[in-house]
Amino acid sequence: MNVEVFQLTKSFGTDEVLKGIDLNFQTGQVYGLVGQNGAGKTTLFNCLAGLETHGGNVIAEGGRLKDRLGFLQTEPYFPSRLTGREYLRLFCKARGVPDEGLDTQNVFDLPLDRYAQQYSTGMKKKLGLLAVLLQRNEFFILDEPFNGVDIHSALLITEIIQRLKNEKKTVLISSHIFSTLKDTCDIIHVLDGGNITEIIGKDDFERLERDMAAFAIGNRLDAIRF
Ligand SMILES: Nc1ncnc2c1ncn2[C@@H]1O[C@H](COP(=O)(O)OP(=O)(O)OP(=O)(O)O)[C@@H](O)[C@H]1O
Repeated sequence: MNVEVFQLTKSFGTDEVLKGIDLNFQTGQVYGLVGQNGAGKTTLFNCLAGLETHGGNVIAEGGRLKDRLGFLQTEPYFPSRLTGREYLRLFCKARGVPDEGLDTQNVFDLPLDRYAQQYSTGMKKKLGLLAVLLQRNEFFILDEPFNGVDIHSALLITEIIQRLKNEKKTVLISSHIFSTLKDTCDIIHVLDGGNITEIIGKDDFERLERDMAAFAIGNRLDAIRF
């Protein structure tokens, strides 16, 4: 699904977090979003998902984005006394897709009959991801999908993103671990100062990583004796 974002703005009081974001997402591409803590990545995702009011427009090909969007939030919310299995069923029901064969599709080996709220951080992330996958969405926003998950799961998630791409889904990911973006993305957007300041293709990922390291480290550590 192609999605176009025009002049998206968002402020919290006098704090202008997003200052006029233009983005163009194409079917079958995987996009990364990087930016420092507080740059506005989650705010942008919330706006795209229709969870926040905002200025500007989000135009999805063939209908509303939120009807075909799988949004994995940084910290997915789980109601109390809902098991993993019930959570997955709820998500399937919301999209009218069959909820049979959940045990077979439980690729992360989650304890589906335990309360989701009692899952560990990584398990919650995996349950949230599985829920949006089962819905067979067209567009996926994955906010830090690798955060807190073990090495095996991270490898599995990398492969899941590749399969989504093969199935012509569109994926937008944020991550603070550059290697995960290098492994999964076709294009990386840099969010800085409320604007998209760079749009980088695969050939320039190494250059972007070097630039970020130079900026992040610079001579900052000269002040410390190791
Ligand atoms: N509900 C809110 N009310 C007021 N300010 C908010 C709210 N949500 C976010 N902000 C502010 O908006 C800015 C962007 O926050 P956001 O969570 O989008 O950043 P981020 O890039 O996702 O950061 P991180 O990498 O740390 O997750 C921050 O200054 C944050 O304090």
